[in-house]
Amino acid sequence: MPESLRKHQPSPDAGEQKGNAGSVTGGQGAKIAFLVVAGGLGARAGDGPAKQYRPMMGRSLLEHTLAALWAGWPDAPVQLVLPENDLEHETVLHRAFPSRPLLPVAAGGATRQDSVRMGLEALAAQTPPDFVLVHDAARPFVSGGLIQRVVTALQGGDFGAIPALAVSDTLKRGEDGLVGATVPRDGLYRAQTPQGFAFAALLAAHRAQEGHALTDDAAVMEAAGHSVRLVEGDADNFKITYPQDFARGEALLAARTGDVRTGTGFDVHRFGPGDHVTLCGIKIPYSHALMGHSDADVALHALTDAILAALADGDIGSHFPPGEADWAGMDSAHFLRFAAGRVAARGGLIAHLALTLICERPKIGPHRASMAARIAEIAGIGPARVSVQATTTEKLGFTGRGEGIAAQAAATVRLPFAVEEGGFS
Ligand SMILES: Nc1ccn([C@@H]2O[C@H](COP(=O)(O)OP(=O)(O)OP(=O)(O)O)[C@@H](O)[C@H]2O)c(=O)n1
Ligand SMILES: C[C@](O)(CO)[C@H](O)COP(=O)(O)O
Repeated sequence: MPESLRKHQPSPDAGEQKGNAGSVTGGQGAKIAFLVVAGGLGARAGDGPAKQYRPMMGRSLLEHTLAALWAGWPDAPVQLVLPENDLEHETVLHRAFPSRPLLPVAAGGATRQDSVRMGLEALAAQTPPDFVLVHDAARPFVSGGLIQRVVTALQGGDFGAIPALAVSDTLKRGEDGLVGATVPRDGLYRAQTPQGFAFAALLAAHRAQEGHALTDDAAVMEAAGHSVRLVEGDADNFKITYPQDFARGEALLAARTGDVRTGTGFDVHRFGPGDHVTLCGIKIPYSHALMGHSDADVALHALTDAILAALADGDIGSHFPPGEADWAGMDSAHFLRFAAGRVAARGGLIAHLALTLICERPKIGPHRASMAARIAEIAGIGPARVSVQATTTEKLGFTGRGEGIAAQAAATVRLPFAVEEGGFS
């Protein structure tokens, strides 16, 4: 039997030899890693930042894609490839996914093929898996079921497997704006990602095919003489390529997260001795400090409670009991990030955060924009989705007497409908 047609048998200890600590097993002992290519310019998507950084419903395309991969495979290491001049974006992703196994990013190349090869070399140098699933950062709607179909084919012994959709339109070859010919569509498929391969075979194929201008990894394997299996793709797993694809993506996200919930939060902290207050994660010079077990950031506490309320998921005190030494003096960004992470873990999105600070002093107006920007950064949403307002109580009550600051917040959260919660019944 030619080597190219022989089925792949992952060696029971493959990877262990080179310290395969990061990979998860895909069953039958084989270890799996994702290689996500985000090294392109996104030229066809129009002006602005490269498409992988552009927001869809307040979250970047790249973050949507990583969240979708990790939703079904939370322990699978991801080797990410970023544009060479933008490697520092890695820190943004570590903040957005603090508990996920993101390997040190690799720099991409001039073409997708170059970027994949550079990602494979990075994986080979640190955590070579048995199977690698190469995925476009520009396909944020990848589903767990589709990934499983690819993995199942690899577990069955295939060297490579790709999701694909049979072409359903009649195909024409164009010639100078006219139909030159009608092309039979029988046996034609549209290739998607993630494309899964035996790692060593794909690495060898990419090394051998460098510079051959191949647009997907199956083509690289085919050129190297390997057979690649077709598994069922998914129409929703389309690639964001043109400007109008963002609108299609947002419509799909809206349909998938139609369970819209609101929550409110309220908090108060008293003034004590000190020379600044911390509000919305920003230090503001003042004649007093706010007293509390943590950094007493009354604003971030109210926002954290609002999000937890929208999730019906307890409150800040139930997750971070005030008596516990761990939270003494804590930066309250940690609490808000935690609440935002609970939304993401349920496949949801934070649609809006609204905050009202209630105090006579310090004056909030000069800090309003930087406060909103910091809240947005911590929560991982766009700044246009955060509102910061302030009011006094006309010198009435404890805030009017300058004894402390109160904050109230509202959060709007979009979640997927969860069957086990009984829908609206
Ligand atoms: N040099 C490149 C080119 C592409 N990609 C990645 O490959 C995926 C699919 O490519 P495509 O949709 O063509 O992205 P771009 O090359 O960025 O788009 P364009 O061709 O419109 O510039 C994207 O996630 C893209 O970031 C990459 O990592 N390195
Ligand atoms: C890999 C791919 O997404 C499969 O459809 C596609 O080949 C990428 O092609 P592009 O030329 O980079 O858009």
